[in-house]
Amino acid sequence: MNAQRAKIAVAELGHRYANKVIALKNVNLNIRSGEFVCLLGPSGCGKSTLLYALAGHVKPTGGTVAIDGRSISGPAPDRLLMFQEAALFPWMTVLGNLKFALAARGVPRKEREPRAREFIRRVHLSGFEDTLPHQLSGGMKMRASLARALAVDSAVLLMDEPFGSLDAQTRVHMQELLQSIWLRTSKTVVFVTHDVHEALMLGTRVVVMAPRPGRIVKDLEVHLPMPRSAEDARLDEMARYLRVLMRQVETPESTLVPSRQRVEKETGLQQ
Ligand SMILES: Nc1ncnc2c1ncn2[C@@H]1O[C@H](COP(=O)(O)OP(=O)(O)OP(=O)(O)O)[C@@H](O)[C@H]1O
Repeated sequence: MNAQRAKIAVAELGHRYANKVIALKNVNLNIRSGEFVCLLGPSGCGKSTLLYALAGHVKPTGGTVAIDGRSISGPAPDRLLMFQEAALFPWMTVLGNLKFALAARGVPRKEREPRAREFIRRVHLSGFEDTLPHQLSGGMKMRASLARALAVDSAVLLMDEPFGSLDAQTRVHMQELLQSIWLRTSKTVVFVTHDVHEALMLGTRVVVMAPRPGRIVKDLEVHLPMPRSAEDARLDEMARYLRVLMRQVETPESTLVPSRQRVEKETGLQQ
């Protein structure tokens, strides 16, 4: 796909933090409108840095990010960043949190409440409109956060391991919920995860990154129908492939150094 037709076009992106860590190097990525792209990779490979550069919160030291063909220069309402923490205002009810976000986006006063209630319903939190965040479970807080993200209706959702802190069962429910809502909207999603299975259950595309320096090593289209089944043999096969790739990028030395040299290096002994 060429960059002009991409919803998100990342060209030769590089980022070097003040401590000289090269978090991103020569990253090129074009994302079509409506794609669900999972950024997968071990800790420290630059997934969050790339996501924050797309959000406009990190100003890259090289290259460009364009949305709809226009270079970005900072955060804007067309992109919404969502984190692992639900980040709800603790003194506001669920409804209050959504209405506040809608007000901040300039939604007219009389539209705020019906829209907030509609999205609370979509994430199955009806009945908890007047509840304060501390009275909700972790999964419910995340659903409220998802409702808020969807209600403000940004064209691009940028999600940084949003379900990383949830227990396994709640995580599966959240994945199903996000996917069912995504299937009904035309949102473009970029979703950061460490988890191969999560990436394959959700992504129309899985982009694998490697560390030191942070870069893209594989861009895999996932042509499996949705909703996906964890038992699908093709998904299993892709998961095996991606796990091997992940192991390789986590320990690049071990794949590059011949075994005898590796033994010598690890034991300090000459054979
Ligand atoms: N604010 C910062 N200042 C200096 N170095 C940073 C900063 N943020 C990240 N880094 C470094 O940049 C590299 C990429 O970090 P980043 O958080 O983007 O990776 P990641 O793949 O998202 O990791 P994780 O999965 O652990 O969140 C790492 O080496 C990290 O230590």
